[in-house]
Amino acid sequence: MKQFMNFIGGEFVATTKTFDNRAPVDNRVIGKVHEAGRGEVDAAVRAARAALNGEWGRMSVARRVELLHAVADEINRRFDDFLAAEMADTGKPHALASHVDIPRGAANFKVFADIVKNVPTESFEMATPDGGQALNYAVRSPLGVIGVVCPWNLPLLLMTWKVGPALACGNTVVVKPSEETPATATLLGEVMNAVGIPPGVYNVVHGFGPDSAGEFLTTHPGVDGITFTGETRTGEAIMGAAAKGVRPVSFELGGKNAGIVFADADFDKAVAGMTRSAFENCGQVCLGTERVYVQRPIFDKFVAALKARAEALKPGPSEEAGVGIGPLISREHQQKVLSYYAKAVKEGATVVTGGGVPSMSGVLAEGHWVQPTIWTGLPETASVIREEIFGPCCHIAPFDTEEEAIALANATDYGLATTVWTENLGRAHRVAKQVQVGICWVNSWFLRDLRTAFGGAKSSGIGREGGVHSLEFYTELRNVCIKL
Ligand SMILES: NC(=O)C1=CN([C@@H]2O[C@H](COP(=O)(O)OP(=O)(O)OC[C@H]3O[C@@H](n4cnc5c(N)ncnc54)[C@H](O)[C@@H]3O)[C@@H](O)[C@H]2O)C=CC1
Ligand SMILES: O=Cc1ccc(S(=O)(=O)O)cc1
Repeated sequence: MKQFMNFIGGEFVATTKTFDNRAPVDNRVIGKVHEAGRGEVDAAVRAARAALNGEWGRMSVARRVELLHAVADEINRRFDDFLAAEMADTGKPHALASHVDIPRGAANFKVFADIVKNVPTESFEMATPDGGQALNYAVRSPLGVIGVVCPWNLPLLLMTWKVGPALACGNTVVVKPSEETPATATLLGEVMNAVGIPPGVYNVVHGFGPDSAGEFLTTHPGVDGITFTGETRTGEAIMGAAAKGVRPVSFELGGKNAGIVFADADFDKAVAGMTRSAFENCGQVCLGTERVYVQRPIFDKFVAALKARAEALKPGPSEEAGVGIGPLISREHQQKVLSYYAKAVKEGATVVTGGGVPSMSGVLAEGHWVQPTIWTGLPETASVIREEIFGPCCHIAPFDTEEEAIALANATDYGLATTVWTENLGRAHRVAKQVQVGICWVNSWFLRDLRTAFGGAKSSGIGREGGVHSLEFYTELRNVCIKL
C-alpha cells in the first residue's frame, strides 16, 4: 500500500494518523495519507522560514532560475511516474493527463522562472524643491512564506501554477494538497531533493480543511500570504483566517460559466468546443460551461449535435483505449452531482441525455461514474442554472438577441469565464467587452497563454495570477528614493 507522507524540510515525515486514498475508477483504497497535525504544520512553516533566511533567500536570481528549470526537466524525466500518480488519484483519461496536466506541471516552473529573470522594474527621475534631482527605483522582494491550498481537479497543474511563480519570486512554500489527491504534490518533493532545491523551500502537509492541516496552515501566524484555489465558501473561511495579521490572499474560486453560440458560428467547431467545455475532466474544470445559450435559429440542431457528442463519450479507466470520460473524484462528489440531476428533473427539466449513472462492469461498478447530462426547458431561476455543480452537465437555453445573450451570461454571482462562438468579429469584441468575467474565449476554450492575467470577477476570485501579474501577489514592491 502506498504511503503519502508529509514533506518537511526536505524529508518525508510520517504521522500516526492516516486516512484512505481511494481510486475514483473503482473506489479501491490505493494509499494511506499521513495527516499533518498542528505540530507538523508548525514544523513545515518553520522549515520554510529557515530556508527563506538561509541559502534560498541569498541565492541569485540566475541560480534560482537554473534550479527551477531543473525541476521542470526532472518532472519531464519522471513524466510516467507523475502521469501514473495523477491518473490513479483522479481517474482522468490518459490523453488528458498526458497532454494537459503533466506538461503544464513542468511548464509552470519554466515559464515563471523566465518571467522573473526578464521582468524590468520602473524608475522615475524627479525634480526636488531645492532645484536638484532625485531618482526613484523599484525593487521586488519575496512576500515570504506562502501557504498554498489546492483543489483536486487538476492537482499538479493547479498546485505548480502557484508554486512555480512563488518560488521563482524567491518565496518558500507550504503546500496543502487536496485530501483527495495527495500523490503528485508528494512526488514533487522527490524532484525538489533530486535537483538540489534547498530543504525547506518546498514543503507539503497533508490533511483536510477545518480542524486539520488546511485550517492549521491558513491560521498559522508564520505564513505571510495565502494563495488558494477552490470553492467560494472555502475562500470565505480562509479570508477570515487571513484577516488575523492582515495577510494578503490570492483566490481562484468557483464559477457558473456561460457559453454563447450565435447562429453565425462555425457550427461544427462550436459543437466540438462546447463538448470539451461542458464534459472535459468529467466537468470538473472551474472554467467549464454549465450554462449554454444558443441563438434560436440553430437551437434544435445544436441540442441534437451536443447530445450525439455527449453520448459518444465512452466512460472507462484512464488507460483504456477510446475512453472519453473518467469518473468524478469521490463518492461524496458523485452524490452531490446526482442530487443536482434529481433536482433538475424535479424542477421540470427536459432531460435530453444522461441524468444517471452509466452501467459499468466488474470492479468499475464501484467507481464514481455519472452520465454526461444535458437539460433544456428550465427557467433561469432553476438550481442547476444558478449553482455550481462541477459535473459533466449543462443546461441549454435559446436566445434571440446579442443583448439578451449578454444579460443571461451576466446574471450570476460568479464571473470566471465565458466562451463565445461567432464568425462576426465586431460582435465577438462587443460581447467579450461586456461579459463580466476574468477570461472570455472567442471560438475557443481553455486556450492558455501563461503570460496572460488569470482570475475571476465577482464571487469567482480575488486578484490575478499569470505572467507578470503573479508578481503582484508573490512579491512586495518597494520604492527606493535617492536624492542626487
Ligand atoms: N477558480 C479556479 O481557478 C478554480 C476553482 N475551483 C473550485 O474548486 C472547487 C472544487 O475543489 P475542492 O477541492 O472541492 O474545493 P474546496 O474548497 O472544498 O477545497 C480546496 C482546498 O481547500 C481545503 N480547505 C477546505 N476547507 C478549508 C478551510 N476551512 N481552511 C483551509 N483549507 C480548507 C481543502 O482541504 C482543499 O485542499 C469548485 O468549486 C471549483 O469551482 C477549482 C479549480 C480551479
Ligand atoms: O479548473 C480550473 C483551472 C484550470 C486551469 C487553470 S490555469 O490554466 O492554470 O490558469 C486555472 C484554473
